[in-house]
Amino acid sequence: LFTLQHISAQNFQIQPTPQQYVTLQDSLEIPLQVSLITDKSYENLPAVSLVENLWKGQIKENGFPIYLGIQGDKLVKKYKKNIPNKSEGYYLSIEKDKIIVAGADEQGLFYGIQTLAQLLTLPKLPLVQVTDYPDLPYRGVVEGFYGTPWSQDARLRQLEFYGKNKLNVYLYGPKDDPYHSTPNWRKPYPPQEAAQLKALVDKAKENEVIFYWAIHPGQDIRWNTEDRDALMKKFESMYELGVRAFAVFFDDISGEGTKAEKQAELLNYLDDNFVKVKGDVAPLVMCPTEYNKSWSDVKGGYLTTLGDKLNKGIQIMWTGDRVIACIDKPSMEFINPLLKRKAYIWWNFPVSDYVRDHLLMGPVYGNGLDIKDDMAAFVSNPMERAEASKIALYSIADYAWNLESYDSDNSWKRAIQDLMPQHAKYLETFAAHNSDLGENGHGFRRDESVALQPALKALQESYTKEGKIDEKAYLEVSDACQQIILSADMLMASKTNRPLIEEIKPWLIQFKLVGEYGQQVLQMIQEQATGKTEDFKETYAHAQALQVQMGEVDATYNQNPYQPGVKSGSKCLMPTFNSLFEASTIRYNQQQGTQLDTRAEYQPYTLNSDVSQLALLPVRRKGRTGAVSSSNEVILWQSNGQLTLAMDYPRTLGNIVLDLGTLDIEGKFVLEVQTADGNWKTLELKPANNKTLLVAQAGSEQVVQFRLKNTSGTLQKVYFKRCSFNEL
Ligand SMILES: CCCCCN1[C@H](CO)[C@@H](O)[C@@H](O)[C@@H]1CC(=O)NC
Repeated sequence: LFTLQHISAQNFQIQPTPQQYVTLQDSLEIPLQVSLITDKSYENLPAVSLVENLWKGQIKENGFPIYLGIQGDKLVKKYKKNIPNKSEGYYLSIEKDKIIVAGADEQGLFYGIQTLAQLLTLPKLPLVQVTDYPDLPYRGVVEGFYGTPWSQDARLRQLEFYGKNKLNVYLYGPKDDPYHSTPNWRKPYPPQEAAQLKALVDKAKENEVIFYWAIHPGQDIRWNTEDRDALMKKFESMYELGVRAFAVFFDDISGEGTKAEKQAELLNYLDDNFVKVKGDVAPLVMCPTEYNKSWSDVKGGYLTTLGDKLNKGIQIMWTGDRVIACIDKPSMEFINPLLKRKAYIWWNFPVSDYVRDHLLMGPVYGNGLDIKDDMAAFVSNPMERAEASKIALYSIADYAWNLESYDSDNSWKRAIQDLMPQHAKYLETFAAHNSDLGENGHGFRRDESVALQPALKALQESYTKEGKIDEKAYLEVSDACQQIILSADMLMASKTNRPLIEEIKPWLIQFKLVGEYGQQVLQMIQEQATGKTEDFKETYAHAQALQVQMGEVDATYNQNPYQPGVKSGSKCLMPTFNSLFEASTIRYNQQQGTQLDTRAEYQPYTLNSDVSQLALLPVRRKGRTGAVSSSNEVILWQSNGQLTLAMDYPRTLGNIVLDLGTLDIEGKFVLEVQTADGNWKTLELKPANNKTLLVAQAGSEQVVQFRLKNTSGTLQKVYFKRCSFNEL
């Protein structure tokens, strides 16, 4: 019999490997019929229901015996010394003639069976004894992001996933749920939402997950008994729905609600008059307003006030040194003394509500492996795409169960295998190139295209510097492009895990185009380097056609108001392909004396102006909105001077918004559009508010270009604060 101590949430390091194991004679055929030997009082335990689900309908009197017990039962008394005395710990023994699962507590028993369930995916059961337990007492997810809250189905699937991966906490706190936050936090949920929440509470219980309902009152809370009682009343209504764990979030607020003394007073009141009175409610969790080091002013006393005044049993959340940051020993050594308790980590990954055009599908790495005794909890704030978040959540479960044994890359591969067993290779290809966030305000970045980086770099350097092709790198990148196209196609057509495919479909479409674009660019450098000038022109045109398509995908899907669009391969693949596109076109132009446009980024809008200070302003397209970069100078706009915005083909525009920083512009400038039939018509410039903003409706006809002209007869000194428009 092999014995294993403290394995991981999903990976039992059995040497030899589990697969090799089952060829050895000392393994056990998976029993087709089992009989459950357990204390009568356990029949409704999630652990028992789990065994019944594993052997659907095959639980018989004289089946293979499975003993289920909890420390203290006489049934497992003789295994007393094997059961770890750590909460949620378990002892699992698979023997020739019986299986024993003994939990330190109810959750441990459940987890022992989850490990058994994992072993049941092997062809045979290894004869093994496992003694296991988690490093951290609370491990899980806070649904705390901005954006579309998860759907009911997505949440039900999440809770099942948490049970399988030994995550034991789910904090319900979607910022955009109006009953969680201002203004309706005081109101009870309407019947339909209430019923859905009750179903979630039940599902959580089945999976030994503590369902925390969080409230976010800080933006408009008044520090008086009326609001305090309103909060108590809301908690009471959630308690009636079955909620037995509560949180109060004071993050991302301003004003009165940010006062530490008041927050502490309210929390202590809830603790003393609700949590302690009920007796069956988990410890309160609170999220402070200063929830990360970069936002905290230690001398200001906010954190120390909470640390000093908050009842000791109340947990205090923390996101680390910055809003988005990995957690390490120094971070914990900073915060724990101030809070006078172990911080309850809220890790802002894989949340992407500040980089909504990117998917974060890469490995979970960067958190300390030496901080298991410094954290009260580790919960992840995920993406609004629930299924796509599971790659990261799987590894967070792995990490939080056993920090020291955590191996980021191995875990990432197993997470992908777990999500799509039939298409793991393809999903791994996709995930490897869709992992970085792109430039963002928090400065948080991730690795991307790690395995392909050396070849991309070698190819780019050899060609851009000497115009030579590094053959080895060329072949590697060429193969990678094939793999990208194959992976995208196979995943889009997948019959398994459709919820995941539906979520990431826009990115799969984009990913395939990236692969095809890469192929054309490779051909361009090959043709240019070997002087195949005839073919180059068509390959160049094909690459441009793919740029247009990528631009259209980016302007069509995921059009949220923050970071609209669909970015794929944005850290390594696209920059390399664009650089090779430009370099080969420049070389081609030099060789052939041609003037092919070398810009790789597809631009449907072109600015022309005879006002010198405007002529070179860049035009940006973000989703379906086009905008000329604003200028901070005073613009000397000569009489009859004009600014023109031309479309690559006729497009239907919505509003054209202008702001020249001065009032009564409408009397001095004229805005006209030229429609597809060639006619010009003047648009009415309407002041949008009592300031200098002007809006014009472009009308339903397709527009080829629009132009703003100084018709005042004299030079105008204006500011160029805004010139934007949107496509319908
Ligand atoms: C103004 C900065 C807001 C930072 C907000 N972070 C997340 C990242 O975008 C967002 O999901 C929001 O819920 C969360 C707030 C937070 O980190 N609380 C501990």
